[in-house]
Amino acid sequence: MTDFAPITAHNGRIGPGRLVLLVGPSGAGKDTLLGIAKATCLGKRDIVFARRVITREPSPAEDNLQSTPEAFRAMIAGGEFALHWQAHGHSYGVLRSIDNELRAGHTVVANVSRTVIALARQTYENVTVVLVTAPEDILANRIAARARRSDGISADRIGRTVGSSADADFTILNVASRDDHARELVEIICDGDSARRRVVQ
Ligand SMILES: Nc1ncnc2c1ncn2[C@@H]1O[C@H](COP(=O)(O)OP(=O)(O)OP(=O)(O)O)[C@@H](O)[C@H]1O
Ligand SMILES: O=P(O)(O)OC[C@H]1O[C@H](OP(=O)(O)O)[C@H](O)[C@@H]1O
Repeated sequence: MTDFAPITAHNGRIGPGRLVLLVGPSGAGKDTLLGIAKATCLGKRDIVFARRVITREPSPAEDNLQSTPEAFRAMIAGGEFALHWQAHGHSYGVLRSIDNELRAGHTVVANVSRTVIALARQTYENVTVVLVTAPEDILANRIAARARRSDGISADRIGRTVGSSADADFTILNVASRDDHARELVEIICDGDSARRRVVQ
């Protein structure tokens, strides 16, 4: 990561790099597709996959940094997050260092909450939102099969509705092969604006 840019945005939104935000309900497969896409993009120095700080333990499908609630609050107070949110009884944040990557013209890919889309669009010049989703029965089966200790009551996760699918530039209905859908995600990450607003399924 580079470290030459100021910490806060001054005149206007932060860019020119593209911020690709993966959003969608719990169990839809965001981390799964991100993991495959990250491996595919390995070696592309202009594409950065942001690690999240979360107040829960990491899981095999993701590469987050674990924090305590106290340390997380201190990081918010210190302005260390570009975006942060609460969900499922946990706190989540994407580090401010992504701003430098975007200023350097790189593409940054991050898994975030649907609740931060509006703020991200206000803060960043070039935002692409990718909704990863699946029907509720599939979400329920996947969350049950994943059996992640920190998931808590899975019905609460499935019942959580936030935002609208209209906020998304792309929708991946992740019901077929994960490799095929990850390829679609890589296309979106790499091709930028060439294919706007479509449903991939
Ligand atoms: N295309 C797919 N086909 C079958 N299973 C899948 C597919 N994509 C993901 N899964 C499985 O679904 C489960 C949930 O996926 P994952 O943890 O990536 O979801 P998520 O959207 O990141 O969820 P959360 O927001 O709760 O972290 C995992 O066990 C994963 O292996
Ligand atoms: O429902 P909304 O707010 O869109 O998403 C909230 C959060 O829920 C999931 O958390 P976890 O990784 O399963 O703990 C997502 O990764 C996201 O960060």
